[in-house]
Amino acid sequence: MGRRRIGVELEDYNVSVPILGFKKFVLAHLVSIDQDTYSVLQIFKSESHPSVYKVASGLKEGLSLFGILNRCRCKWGEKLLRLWFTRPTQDLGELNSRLDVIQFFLLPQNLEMAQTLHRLLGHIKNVPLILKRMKLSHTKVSDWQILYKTVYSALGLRDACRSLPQSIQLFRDIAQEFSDDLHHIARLIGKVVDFEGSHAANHFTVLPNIDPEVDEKKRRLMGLPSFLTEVAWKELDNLDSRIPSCSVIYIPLIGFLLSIPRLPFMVEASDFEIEGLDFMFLLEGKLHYRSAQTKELDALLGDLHCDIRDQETLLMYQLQCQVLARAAVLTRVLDLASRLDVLLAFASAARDYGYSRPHYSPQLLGVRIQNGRHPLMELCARTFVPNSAECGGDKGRVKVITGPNSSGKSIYLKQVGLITFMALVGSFVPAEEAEIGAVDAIFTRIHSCESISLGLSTFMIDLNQVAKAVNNATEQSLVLIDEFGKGTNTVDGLALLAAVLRHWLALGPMCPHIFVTTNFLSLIQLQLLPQGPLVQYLTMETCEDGNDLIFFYQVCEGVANASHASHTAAQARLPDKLIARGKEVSDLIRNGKPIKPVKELLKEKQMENCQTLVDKFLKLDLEDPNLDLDIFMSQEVLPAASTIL
Ligand SMILES: Nc1ncnc2c1ncn2[C@@H]1O[C@H](COP(=O)(O)OP(=O)(O)OP(=O)(O)O)[C@@H](O)[C@H]1O
Repeated sequence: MGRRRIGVELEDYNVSVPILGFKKFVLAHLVSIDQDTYSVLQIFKSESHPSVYKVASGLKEGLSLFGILNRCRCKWGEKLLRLWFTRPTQDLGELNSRLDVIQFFLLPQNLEMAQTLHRLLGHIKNVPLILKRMKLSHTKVSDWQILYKTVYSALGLRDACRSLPQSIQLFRDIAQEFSDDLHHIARLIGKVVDFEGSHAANHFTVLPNIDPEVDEKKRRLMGLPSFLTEVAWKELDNLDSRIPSCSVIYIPLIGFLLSIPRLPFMVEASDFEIEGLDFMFLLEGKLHYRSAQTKELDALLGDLHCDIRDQETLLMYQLQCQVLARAAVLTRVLDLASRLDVLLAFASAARDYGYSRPHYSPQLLGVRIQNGRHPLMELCARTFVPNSAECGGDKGRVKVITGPNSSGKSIYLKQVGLITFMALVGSFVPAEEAEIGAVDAIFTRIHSCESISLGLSTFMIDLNQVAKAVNNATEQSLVLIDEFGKGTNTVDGLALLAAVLRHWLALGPMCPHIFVTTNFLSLIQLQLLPQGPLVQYLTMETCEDGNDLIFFYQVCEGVANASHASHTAAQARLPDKLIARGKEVSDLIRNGKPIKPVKELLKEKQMENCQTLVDKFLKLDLEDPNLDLDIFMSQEVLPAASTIL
């Protein structure tokens, strides 16, 4: 605080930031989620901005949960949404108060009100910055206008909220806490600031009837041009007859001057002297003088322009002080308006995507989700198959999910994490029903592309993440592991995965809620996990139709019998020959038989090469006088030998 010099920016350097008190910020209700989880669950996703003009920030939000829920109208709403996302909570009072507001706006009869409030929120601007500028007396003309609009919109919000059920805390707070100070500020600004005049003059000007002295001076300033013409006529009578014209001008800070065109005979500086006049300067072909008349005008009218500005600045300062004295209400406006903004954004997303209200049961461990959906995938897939998830109770703590590649295991895993996360930030969730128990953390080990940026091997990242979960997860934590152990030798990877799961299972009732997907079918076939109620095996439903494999993306109890890797390979357009060979080898290994070399393939190629060489010999014209048999032998025959023999 000392280094940033908050609040003492203008003070001497030896004045330090005054510390007025200490407040405690308790992390008790916070749900811990690490950076990797935010990234793999696509809660946030920053992408580089395609516009070259955005090089400064350079980032924009990609397809992410934050991106689809962020329908905030004001910057402060967006900031608060980000804050809520970084601080999921277990505070049920807070979560339910958020959900109450969303539920209210989801009722069809309240849609119009939601739209009205949404519109008003668009005018709530960056008041703290303006207040900061006011404190430093750097207020700009546009600041007054923004403040005026913000205050009026806040009053609009207050009036609207007064007509809404006061049983909902946010409406009650807005109705009560948007006090009459707002009216006072709006009235003051509206009465004092001349917005049009300020814009035209590019500085703060006040409306008439605020200060009679300023009004009088402005009147005089307005009448000045015709008055000065009169004075100029009088001056011209006293001048040399060769001078055809003159004018009296007013320059702020310098005063009134007599301006005469430079005539051809006025060559040297000495030619500029005119009796009775004091030469001041030559500018753009005109000579400027002070005369007795202009001096009289100076004394009479003075620096009218500057006087008016000084007085208006003083009035602005007074206005600033009055606004700052009531600034507390503006801070409260921002707090409550941004909260309303976020909840309206949640309600709008919930309406569009068909989300439902989650229920919190602190006595329940784990989560129960009925027909849940992945909030991002459901927007991309033509038809999305909902799936339920239940952990804790008699449904076991460790879910081992197997299934062919691309059958939807990772999506299922992520959707459990995302629905839980959404419930913990107080949003409606993409599920028919969701019951969220006490969850103190979400740990994940799901692959992403970060290994390049981190400079760590994929396996090392895997291990770091799993170690974090093993060392920190409690019986209230949710752990999502997607194919851990793939990054190393199969046997070692499988052994590590089994060891980690056995460690957790040994904790009994203290075991976290774990969802783990794996392609290591040996984990089940070799019975590497202890049998018992803590483990439940799930698989993704599929059906074989000849060579085709049909995915139903439906989770059911059971174990996958094969990985169907060849099917996935065929979809990825790997050559048929390769796939067939892969299948052959895999069958041989599985049946414990030795792997034979691909003789047929080799022979086929050999035959092809021989045929090519024979063709070359047959095409050879021995009668051709240009034929050089040495070259033919060294360039055509010998290189082919290695592929034939
Ligand atoms: N519930 C669903 N409804 C509709 N489509 C789905 C569903 N789940 C997954 N998919 C589709 O299946 C694709 C593959 O899903 P996912 O990545 O979860 O498979 P996976 O089993 O984890 O594969 P791998 O084992 O290769 O990692 C998704 O990109 C999506 O298009």
